[in-house]
Amino acid sequence: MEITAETMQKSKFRRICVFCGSSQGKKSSYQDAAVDLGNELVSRNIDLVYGGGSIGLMGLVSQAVHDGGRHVIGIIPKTLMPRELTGETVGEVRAVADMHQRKAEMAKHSDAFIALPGGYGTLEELLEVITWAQLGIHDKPVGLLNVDGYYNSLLSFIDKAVEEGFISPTAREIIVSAPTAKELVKMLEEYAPCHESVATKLCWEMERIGYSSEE
Ligand SMILES: CC(C)=CCNc1ncnc2c1ncn2[C@@H]1O[C@H](COP(=O)(O)O)[C@@H](O)[C@H]1O
Repeated sequence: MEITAETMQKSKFRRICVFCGSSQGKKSSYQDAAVDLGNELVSRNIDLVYGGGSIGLMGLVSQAVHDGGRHVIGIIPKTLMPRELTGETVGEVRAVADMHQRKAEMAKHSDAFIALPGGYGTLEELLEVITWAQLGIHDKPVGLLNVDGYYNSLLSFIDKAVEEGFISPTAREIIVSAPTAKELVKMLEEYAPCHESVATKLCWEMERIGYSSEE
């Protein structure tokens, strides 16, 4: 889709952090979804925060946002910076000491989070920001782009955890999921947290380890 002044929409988000695979996945629908999400951010005037580099879906989403003229911030640990490891980062590169600091920085600079299909790294990043929302460390929306039902089994598992009494029904509502970028970003724009925060005082505890929300 060509993005013109007429098709440009307003958003309450300035920057969204995207977690996604450092691989491209086997189906072209995963790659198409990464590019669609990038274009959706551009059409809503939203900048991107991601893990840096050009490999896998990470490369596709960042290239789409960069090509669309929006700002891209890649937050990458110094060890992964050599180009032969993760490729060139488009836009702004911020070097951090380690993976913990990367996650804290990605969260700090974003107004919402979206996970595309991915592997262990993506799941870990996704589950961490959900846990932080549950604890009241942030109240930023978290979206799951469930491309071709990729995350159906994760969502079923989470429903099982609710059924078995390990996740409260209101905390289940933290995860917003949709099959397309357009639907997902719209739902995130409309999201209002309804879960009880476990302890807001944990905020400053997190500040101690480097996470604080950027106002
Ligand atoms: C040394 C080496 C093989 C580097 C290439 N691999 C990577 N480069 C950059 N970020 C990564 C890499 N692997 C995992 N990540 C982090 O974990 C997420 C993707 O992991 P995964 O592919 O879903 O599991 C990304 O959002 C990123 O933050």
